[in-house]
Amino acid sequence: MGKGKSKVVCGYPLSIFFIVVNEFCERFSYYGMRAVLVLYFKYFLRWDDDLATSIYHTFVALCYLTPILGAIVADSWLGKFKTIIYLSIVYAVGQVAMAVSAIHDITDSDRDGTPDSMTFHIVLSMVGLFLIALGTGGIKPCVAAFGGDQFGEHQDRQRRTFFSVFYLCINGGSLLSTIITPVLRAQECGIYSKQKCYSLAFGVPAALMVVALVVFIIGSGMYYKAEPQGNIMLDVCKCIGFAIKNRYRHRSKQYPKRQHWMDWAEEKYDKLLIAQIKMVLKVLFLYIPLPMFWTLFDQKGSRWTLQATTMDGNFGALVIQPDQMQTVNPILILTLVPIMDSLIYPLIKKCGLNFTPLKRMTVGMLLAAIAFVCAALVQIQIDVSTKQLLHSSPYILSGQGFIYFKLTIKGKANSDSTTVHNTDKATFTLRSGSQSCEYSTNFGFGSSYTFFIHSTLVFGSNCQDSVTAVEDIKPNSVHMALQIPQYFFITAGEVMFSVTGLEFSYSQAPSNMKAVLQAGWLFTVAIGNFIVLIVAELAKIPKQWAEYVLFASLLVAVCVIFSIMAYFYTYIDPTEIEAQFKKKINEDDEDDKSKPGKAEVEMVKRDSIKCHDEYDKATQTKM
Ligand SMILES: CC(C)C[C@H](N)C(=O)N1CCC[C@H]1C(=O)O
Repeated sequence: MGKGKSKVVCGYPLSIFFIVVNEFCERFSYYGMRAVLVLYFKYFLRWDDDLATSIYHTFVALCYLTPILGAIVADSWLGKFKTIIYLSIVYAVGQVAMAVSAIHDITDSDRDGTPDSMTFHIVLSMVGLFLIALGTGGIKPCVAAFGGDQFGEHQDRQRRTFFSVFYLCINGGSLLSTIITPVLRAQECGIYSKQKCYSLAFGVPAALMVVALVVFIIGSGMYYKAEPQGNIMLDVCKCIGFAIKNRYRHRSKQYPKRQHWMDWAEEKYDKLLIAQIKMVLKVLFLYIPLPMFWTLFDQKGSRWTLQATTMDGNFGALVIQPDQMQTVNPILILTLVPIMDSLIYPLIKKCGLNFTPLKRMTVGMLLAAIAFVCAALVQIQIDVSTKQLLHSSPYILSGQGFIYFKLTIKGKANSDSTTVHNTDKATFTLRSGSQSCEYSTNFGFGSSYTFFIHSTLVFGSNCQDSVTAVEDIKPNSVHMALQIPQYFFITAGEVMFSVTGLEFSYSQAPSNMKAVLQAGWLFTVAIGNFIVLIVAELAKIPKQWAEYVLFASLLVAVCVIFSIMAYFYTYIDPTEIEAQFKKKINEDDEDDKSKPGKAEVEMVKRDSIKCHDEYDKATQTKM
């Protein structure tokens, strides 16, 4: 049985259907908007690459920092349900603000197709992004924890499946939106003049966020809504502060040691609260090495995409752009999560191996390290086949009656005069006044040519004989398909690390701090992002393959540390511990009523010993 008033379908509370659909729409909204954001900065707001990149990464990092705020509000004040509703409204307003900020007609009073007051568009879009960061980050830990809350005590298996489906929805939504919003952006729209349609590319994610909110509200009557238990975070901070102060005051050897430094708060604070803080601190301590995983993971969008630009994306009927390779990650998630859950994990269990969550996370980290070794091997291949400069054309041919122009081949068809985006045949028109002639040739992906046009060219005749194409840079010869193994390993790693981590954070959190621990988990993603930013600034390793190997080695080192920490971690059942504490407190209350006047100090001591016993009994399983 689930915990809410929800019907149960195939052992699952129906209420979680609304939660996973909400997550799907929300992730569509978030990743869809993110997919076109840098281009919006660059082409609509006319920012340079550096400013666009910095603001983009700051926004992403903010989205993974605000979960702390959302979690505190949810666990201490509003509860998860209300927090999700209120912050979803903030989020939707932010998305609408983005869509409106991208309507160039609003300030285009001279109707020339460009906004007249860029300040208006910049301010509105920054306000929009701030609201989105607050909304998406704020609700993220709450939605996952709220989903977990819907399951009863004996529904561990169902809850694990829920977190897998939840992850599938994240990636289903993001995959769909990263395909759709760039298409919407490429449309032309406008009242007075036609421009690239950023307003539509932001408008559809805004609409999806409204759908997410509506779906969540529809499920309202079915949810189990745990009530927040007062300002828990303030209590936690005060309790930790008191324990530290009290320990310091009793630092002399004459005072007997206590089992845990948090036990120094026993004189003033509830033992249940102390036990709950111990649970949270143990998990947070375990999180310390985790950002390194995300540091490697997040380089898909930077280093790996740059690597793809030096590769051949011609897949026959399909020409894949370097940044499109990133969609391999959500596609693989959609295939690997069901395979892991229904095949690999049960098989491992059948072999008699106890593949605990922390072991899974450790293996996930190792797989990510292997992914970077694969990336290094691909890089070595690229370096070996590195394009050599075949000619210094101008010097060889200058003064011989030629005019020349240079051309670089990037991908996809475009009529630009000096950059051709195609690997097939391209046709150029040479014009002089009203006269013209055409020249066509085949190009390879990533190649560069210098075209020499004979000064004897006669328009009207065939250009073909009057143009000489000289290959300066060879086409990319290493195929983008070679990146698939690295994507496979990083995604398999993500499934083991991230899906498990999400569930682990929920199952090991005390009931009143579920969202807080989810936020702690998301905080590791934020730190990972920051490390990428710092490394991008500082890394001065000349060989890219060596940098990949360095990251792989760092993750292996961190993984060893994590596995040692994990070995000493004992799994707990917070519900059981909390129930025992509550039972004992009730018993003591009864005792106190029957035996008034007992010495208080003695009682505190006895309680403390009992509580330790209960805590120890409930924390038995190792890594
Ligand atoms: C980058 C992909 C589109 C999404 C990724 N596989 C993923 O699910 N996540 C990356 C950070 C955590 C998680 C998410 O919640 O978005």
